[in-house]
Amino acid sequence: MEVRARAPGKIILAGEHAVVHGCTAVAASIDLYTYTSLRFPTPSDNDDTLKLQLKDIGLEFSWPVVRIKELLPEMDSHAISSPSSCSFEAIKAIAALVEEQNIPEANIGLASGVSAFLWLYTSIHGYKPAKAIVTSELPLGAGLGSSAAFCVALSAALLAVSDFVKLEFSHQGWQIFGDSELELVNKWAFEGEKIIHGKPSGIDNTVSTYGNMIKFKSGELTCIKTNMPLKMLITNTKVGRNTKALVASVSERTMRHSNAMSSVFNAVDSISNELATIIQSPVSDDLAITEKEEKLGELMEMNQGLLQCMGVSHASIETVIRTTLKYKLSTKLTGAGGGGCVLTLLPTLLSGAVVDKVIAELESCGFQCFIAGIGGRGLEISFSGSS
Ligand SMILES: Nc1ncnc2c1ncn2[C@@H]1O[C@H](COP(=O)(O)OP(=O)(O)OP(=O)(O)O)[C@@H](O)[C@H]1O
Ligand SMILES: C[C@@](O)(CCO)CC(=O)[O-]
Ligand SMILES: [Mg+2]
Repeated sequence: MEVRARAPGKIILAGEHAVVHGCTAVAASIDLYTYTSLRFPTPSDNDDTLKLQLKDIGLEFSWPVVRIKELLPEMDSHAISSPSSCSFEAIKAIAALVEEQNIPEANIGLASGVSAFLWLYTSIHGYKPAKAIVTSELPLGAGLGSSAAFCVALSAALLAVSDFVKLEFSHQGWQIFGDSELELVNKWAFEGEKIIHGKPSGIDNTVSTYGNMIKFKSGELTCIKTNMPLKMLITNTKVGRNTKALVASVSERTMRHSNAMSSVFNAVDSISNELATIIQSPVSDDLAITEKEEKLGELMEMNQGLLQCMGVSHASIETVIRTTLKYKLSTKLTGAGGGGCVLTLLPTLLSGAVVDKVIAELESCGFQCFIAGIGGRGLEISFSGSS
């Protein structure tokens, strides 16, 4: 039997970083997914290993189950329903298991993802042999929530074969979890994100689990309903960065300048709330849409200015901003910043010829542009083979 889960990436329209400090942010899922499949050997396969294959990267890791048992303490199976954080001892044991795999230096950023895999696998599924295969349509470590999509898809596939979830194994095609199961997936994925991000707000795993467009503050989500046709150009600057380090750098700046930074965070909170209100209010005609788009563009520019104050912009991001400004288009970074992906609002009445010109100019700088569907489905599960 094989179980597959897919979880979407996301864009943050407003509020990244400030959301880690208790402020409001607005995010939407995008139609680019991370897929995890789990296959279990039969006794005749005589295979007592846990394998993780990262297909697009061309890497495979493998641990004898006895080696994992030797280093990691056995989990209490009741703990599945109440996700727990990885203890200091478990972190150390997992670090040793990851180190034994000799991850190539060029891919060393994957170590945190592999650690999250080991924690989620052993916590939810125990010490049984299996092969997990992961593929992703998302650029890794580029601000589109690849770490959260990975944790959500993995937690979901593991929970789908646990006793805590009742699903129809014979059902063909993608199916969705019920509310309580989604909540459990989201909580486990958050624990995985902690291993990768250090101090995540939970917005990325929440929007990946539930999909749609959400407003998020202090762990609470509100679904945003909109009939506004929102189109964003996503530009990947291809400058590598790491969310954990960027989140930590904002926290350090907050400790050095607590009053100034709290004003910055409050301003972001107001921007996110205003942006959510604009997106949610009904649109009647083209003029109304254009007026709203102008306000949204202005709020994105203001948010970008405040992200620069937090120290998470980058020369490559500034180049995208300058380039799109020539066409009177508004741009802000999305996700943790420091490089990665940038959003440019494409107004409804903007001609296709102008969009093509902007893309050509950005791509001539070595960036990669694409337009993704916004606010679609969240996590989904499918089964194949006999049980
Ligand atoms: N498909 C995947 N397979 C294995 N590890 C992954 C995968 N996707 C993400 N990761 C892990 O997550 C890390 C990237 O996470 P990071 O939070 O820095 O970026 P992001 O999630 O893409 O961006 P943001 O957090 O700003 O939205 C990778 O270095 C890797 O450790
Ligand atoms: C930078 C950040 O705000 C968003 C990353 O997509 C981190 C988080 O909320 O966990
Ligand atoms: Mg991330």
